[in-house]
Amino acid sequence: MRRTPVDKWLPSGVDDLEQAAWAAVRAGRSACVVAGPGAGKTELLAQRATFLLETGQCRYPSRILAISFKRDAAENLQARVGKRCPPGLSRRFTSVTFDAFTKGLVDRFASALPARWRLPNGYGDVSAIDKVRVKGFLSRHANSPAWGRSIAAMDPAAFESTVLGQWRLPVEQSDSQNATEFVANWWWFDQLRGRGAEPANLSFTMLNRLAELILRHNPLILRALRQTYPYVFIDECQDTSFAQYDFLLSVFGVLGVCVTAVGDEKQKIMEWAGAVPDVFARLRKDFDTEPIQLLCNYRSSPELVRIQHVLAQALDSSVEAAQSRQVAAIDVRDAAGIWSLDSTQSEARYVAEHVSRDMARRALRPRDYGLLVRQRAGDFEPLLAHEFANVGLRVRNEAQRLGRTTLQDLVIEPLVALYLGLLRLATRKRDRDTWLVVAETIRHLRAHDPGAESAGPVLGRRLAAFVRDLRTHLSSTPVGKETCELLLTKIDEFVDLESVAKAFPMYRSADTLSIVREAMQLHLVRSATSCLAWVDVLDAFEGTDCVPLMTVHKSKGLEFDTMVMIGLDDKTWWSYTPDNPEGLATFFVAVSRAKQRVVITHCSQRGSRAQVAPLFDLLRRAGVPETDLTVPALSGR
Ligand SMILES: Nc1ncnc2c1ncn2[C@@H]1O[C@H](COP(=O)(O)OP(=O)(O)OP(=O)(O)O)[C@@H](O)[C@H]1O
Repeated sequence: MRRTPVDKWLPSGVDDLEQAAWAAVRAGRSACVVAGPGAGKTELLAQRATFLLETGQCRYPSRILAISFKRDAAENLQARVGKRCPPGLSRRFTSVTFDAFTKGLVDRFASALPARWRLPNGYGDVSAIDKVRVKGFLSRHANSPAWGRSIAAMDPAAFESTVLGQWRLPVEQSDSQNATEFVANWWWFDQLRGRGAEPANLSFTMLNRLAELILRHNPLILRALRQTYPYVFIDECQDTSFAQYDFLLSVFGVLGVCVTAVGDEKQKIMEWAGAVPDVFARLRKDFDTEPIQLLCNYRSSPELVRIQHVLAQALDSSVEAAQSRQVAAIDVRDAAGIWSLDSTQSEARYVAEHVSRDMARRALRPRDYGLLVRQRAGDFEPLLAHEFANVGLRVRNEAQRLGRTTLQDLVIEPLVALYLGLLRLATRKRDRDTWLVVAETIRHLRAHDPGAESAGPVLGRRLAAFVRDLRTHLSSTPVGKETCELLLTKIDEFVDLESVAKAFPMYRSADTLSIVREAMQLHLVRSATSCLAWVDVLDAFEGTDCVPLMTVHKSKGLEFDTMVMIGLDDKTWWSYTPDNPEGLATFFVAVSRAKQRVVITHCSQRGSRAQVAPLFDLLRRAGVPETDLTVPALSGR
């Protein structure tokens, strides 16, 4: 493939980049890009990957490793790079979550662990460490003569992130030098050795520590990894945990690896889960990163950027105002508002009626709206779904659990994209774009199967024959639970799940693939309820005509024309306290998801507004008007 000279390279998919973004894309050394919401941080990583691959700075066969914290962020970045550069190059871009990456290392190289840390019976389902269990464990050791008092003072909630997360596993057994080492040693002993013939009981933090140890203990594996990935990206670096930071430092904190980190301190909403407090300063010191600041906002209208700035200043008084690069599509007076209602039912009804009218007036789609809640989206779902149904719209709780995953995580899975693509091809004709994507994925799968035919024309004919077969099958099969299961089994046989596991790094550990396959079946069966035609089942599966409902945490990285935050009150925001910036950061994340309009509802039936008064004060200071809809005539009763 011909290389593009560095001075001739231009970004693709966007018209231009702001000047500082150009510097970050072309940077010849590690850089830390700090920028507010909508500044194009994710886009910048996609452009930098394209630049490095197209200009040959990242030389074949080296690859770029992009680490994100959430599955959807990792998939989003992979997809953006896929759109920006040709497949031959984008295949050398690996976008994974931190957890998947470290777990993958343990799964591949567990036998290279030092004897003391081996996993003779493997490990069971990976789950977060239960605080109650930690409490019991700490109290059992609180009578230790040497460290008892320090152990008794430990916070069980921070045990996993700060005690286990900060402790590098020693290669050899050694005496504990302090309370942290003492309890960490015992915890590991209990989970690894104290379980007899049972598999070890590990969390992702513990897998991270094992992965770090494998690499530190095996210089050949470490060298191979660094040679494979001379470029490492870290998205949303403000959410990096202690263990993750230490892993990065141990593995990639050397000359020869160029790290590009992007993030926004003001969107830091994972501190409760153990995010490193001063990650930007640490990166600067440990990785010698060049600091780069972006000042544009490509997402939100000028009025919304102005409002966001008032909130941003409350988080960081020195923050510079961003410049909106988005055109306002609605009257500035409608850009933001607080709606005050008296009952949850009138709230749901008013929001539903507003969305329905606005959608018709502005020719928008259901997915242009986002209904955000602080937490427990399932509690809000029934009433919202009911009132939206009354205006002919469907609400979908994106956070709903499907087996061992959630809907939001499921729908961005490459396996789901492949199955859905095949089903779409079987239900509609001449869908060239879907054909190209499916054909490329099948080609990629067959390339990992030594026994399979991978020549283009043969593959194309086989795919076409399978799609024809699937079409005949669908036209003669009624929609139902058993037929959904049968349909997926038919596709399993064609796709060959074994080659999926080989071709996609994220499916290398067997349980990931089975989690996705199981959830896909559950969701297909659920989508088939009350549908008569397969095409409607697929629409319901994708949720194309549904208004998404999710928690603020799950909305990170997403954007909507209109963001409606349901319920700003003391009950919904019970964990908010004015002295903890995380609550304000969460609020800031929600507000900054909107491109054109922000609506915040307060319902007196749900809760008062004493504790959350500072958030209302900020909105007032930003000039966001409040409308009292408790008057019957206004709330449409
Ligand atoms: N240079 C650009 N030109 C035009 N549009 C852009 C550019 N960069 C980003 N965008 C668009 O702006 C929006 C926000 O970009 P992106 O998601 O990369 O921002 P972000 O900084 O990662 O946001 P956040 O931190 O708020 O999630 C997206 O719709 C993206 O397509």
